[in-house]
Amino acid sequence: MPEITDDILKKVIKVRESDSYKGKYGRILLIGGSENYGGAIIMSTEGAINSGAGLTAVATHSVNLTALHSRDPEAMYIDWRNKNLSDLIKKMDVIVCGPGLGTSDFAKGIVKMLRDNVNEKQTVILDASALDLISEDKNLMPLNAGHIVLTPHQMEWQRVSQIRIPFQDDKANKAALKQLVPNGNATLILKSNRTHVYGEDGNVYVNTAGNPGMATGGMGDTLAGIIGGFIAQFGPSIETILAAVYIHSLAGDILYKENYVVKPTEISKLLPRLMKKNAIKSGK
Ligand SMILES: NC(=O)C1=CN([C@@H]2O[C@H](COP(=O)(O)OP(=O)(O)OC[C@H]3O[C@@H](n4cnc5c(N)ncnc54)[C@H](OP(=O)(O)O)[C@@H]3O)[C@@H](O)[C@H]2O)[C@@H](O)CC1
Ligand SMILES: Nc1ncnc2c1ncn2[C@@H]1O[C@H](COP(=O)(O)OP(=O)(O)O)[C@@H](O)[C@H]1O
Ligand SMILES: [Mg+2]
Repeated sequence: MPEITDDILKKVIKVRESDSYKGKYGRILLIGGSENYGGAIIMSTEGAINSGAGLTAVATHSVNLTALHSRDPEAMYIDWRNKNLSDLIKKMDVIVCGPGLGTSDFAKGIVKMLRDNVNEKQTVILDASALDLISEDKNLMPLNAGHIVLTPHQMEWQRVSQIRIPFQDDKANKAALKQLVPNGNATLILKSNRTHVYGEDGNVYVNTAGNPGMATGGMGDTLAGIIGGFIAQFGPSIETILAAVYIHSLAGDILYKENYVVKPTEISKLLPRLMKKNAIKSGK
């Protein structure tokens, strides 16, 4: 089984061209953050911004606006009740949906709106509550997206796939993924202490980095944002996704050397320097 190791970063992270601008690094929209879970969408947003997304927008409950902007003024904001959200969805390259979204009827309506407005040029990353909602109604899967990335932890995957955690082996997981997204345009990132990535290419990749200091609320929210930020810049290939999974854990390992607990927001903080260190000049 292929392992995800250090060399993936140098394959994916490019030195930026001098004549580039923010539009070259992708537009990303993150949707989530109910009244109780604003932190989740803020952590996801920090993952996206700090991993280099060109333009970042956040659709969330209005109660989160002040906290979001005081931490991340780089992010644009739209109240998730705003009717223009469907138009904004259409303009994005990447959409992350689910961190802190909750499973209310309103949240279900948001996932439905997402499904009805995405197109084949876009990548949708589904995390947390979005997966829980889909587990209740499989018709919510945004099958018109060009690429779908699912990022469940084991219990979320149990809910979506109906495979109980002890029985989540590669064969069963692949079959369930195919059933959920029959056109094969889906990547499954099954998170655990040894995260497995099921690529559109049929391969299963195992993450070799990560540590128990990372067992902290918000760690997965941050990962979803990083995956979004990487896809926005480097495109939706399996290499991009593997690099995002790896750099999240690598940052965690660096912090864990000197910290008992690894805070998700500290991972995001470390990303710009880690990316700089691993960036290669194109053509080399
Ligand atoms: N700061 C914020 O705003 C934050 C907001 N958040 C938001 O909260 C919402 C709910 O998401 P969630 O992940 O917290 O809850 P849920 O889906 O019920 O999973 C927990 C259940 O699954 C079980 N379990 C088994 N295996 C597991 C595994 N490997 N990893 C994890 N769990 C595992 C576990 O078992 P137990 O611990 O009971 O043994 C328990 O029964 C969602 O919108 C999310 O974005 C969070 O992101 C945190 C930061
Ligand atoms: N013991 C561990 N070793 C390595 N990685 C871990 C460990 N515990 C958690 N993680 C990582 O932390 C993240 C947890 O995701 P998730 O459960 O969705 O968190 P949250 O929903 O609180 O943001 C995953 O990327 C997972 O791989
Ligand atoms: Mg999560």
